[in-house]
Amino acid sequence: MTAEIINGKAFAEGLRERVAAAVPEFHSASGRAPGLAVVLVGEDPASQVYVRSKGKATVAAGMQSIEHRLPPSVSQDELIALVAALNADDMVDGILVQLPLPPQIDEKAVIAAIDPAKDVDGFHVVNAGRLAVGEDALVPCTPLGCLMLLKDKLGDLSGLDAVVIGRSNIVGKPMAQLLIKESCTVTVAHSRTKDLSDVVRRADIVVAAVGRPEMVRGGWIKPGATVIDVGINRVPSTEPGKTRLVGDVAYAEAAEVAGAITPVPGGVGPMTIAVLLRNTLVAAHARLGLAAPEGL
Ligand SMILES: Nc1nc2c(c(=O)[nH]1)N[C@@H](CN(C=O)c1ccc(C(=O)N[C@@H](CCC(=O)O)C(=O)O)cc1)CN2
Repeated sequence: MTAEIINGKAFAEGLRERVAAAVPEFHSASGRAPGLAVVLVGEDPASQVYVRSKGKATVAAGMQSIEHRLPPSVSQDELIALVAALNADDMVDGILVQLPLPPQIDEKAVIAAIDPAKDVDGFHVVNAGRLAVGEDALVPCTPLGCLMLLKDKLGDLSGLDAVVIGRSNIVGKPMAQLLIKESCTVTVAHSRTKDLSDVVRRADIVVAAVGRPEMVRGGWIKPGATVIDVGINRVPSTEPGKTRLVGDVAYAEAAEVAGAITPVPGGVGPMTIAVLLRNTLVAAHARLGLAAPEGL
């Protein structure tokens, strides 16, 4: 079997267009554009690229982008004071603090300082709790993007066996919650899971989010399964001095067995920013007591 390639880049472009198409209605109702504030601390090269892309995508969708760049030496109190100012700013509907943060800053304390109504990353415990009990929540962008790709490919997910490899608060745990909500039978596997290959082999849906290059082998995949690869790992390329991106799944092997698979790059990655725009528009509507736009 050769798997169908799930084109996350194309799906993400469509979502971004749908968000952009819904912005004018919000503008008419509120007299302003939805606003997204992104805070970057330090000079991590990858984070700089992601923050620049977020700003560009926000503007392209007709929203207001507010960018704050803080030096790597900034204190936790200074960062939390900025978050408090953004919480109080009525023009700001979404707040995102780009991760990772420098070591002197406690990520949890910063996330806890964000108003849950503006937490477009969906990382605040209030949003994590709401998701866990099945209430309306702002949901982390990457797992929500994975779910959108799965539903687009498979339709109804109920009754399917899903394995999520990785138990991070940002991807693994919310992914499991979303799949439970879709009535999947969900196993969360991690570094201590015994016989991981056997666990994966039982799954109709495999979501790999461990951050270990090509750890999931083709022989672990059940024939016809749908494989969602969240990993973005930079490894040395065969050309000296160059690197290339690989996922957490050995793509060529897995594509021989799976029914459908996301590539890296061009699979899950582009969904993260598209869903961020979607969450910002949803948060903007909710803050004004407006119903969320349909089809997002
Ligand atoms: N506050 C947050 N910090 C971080 C998040 C997040 O969701 N919120 N996620 C990641 C980084 N990230 C967005 O911030 C992100 C990662 C990857 C991509 C993407 O489009 N990847 C491309 C490949 C890009 C490349 O060539 O390097 C792909 O997979 O096709 C977008 C956004 C950590 N921090």
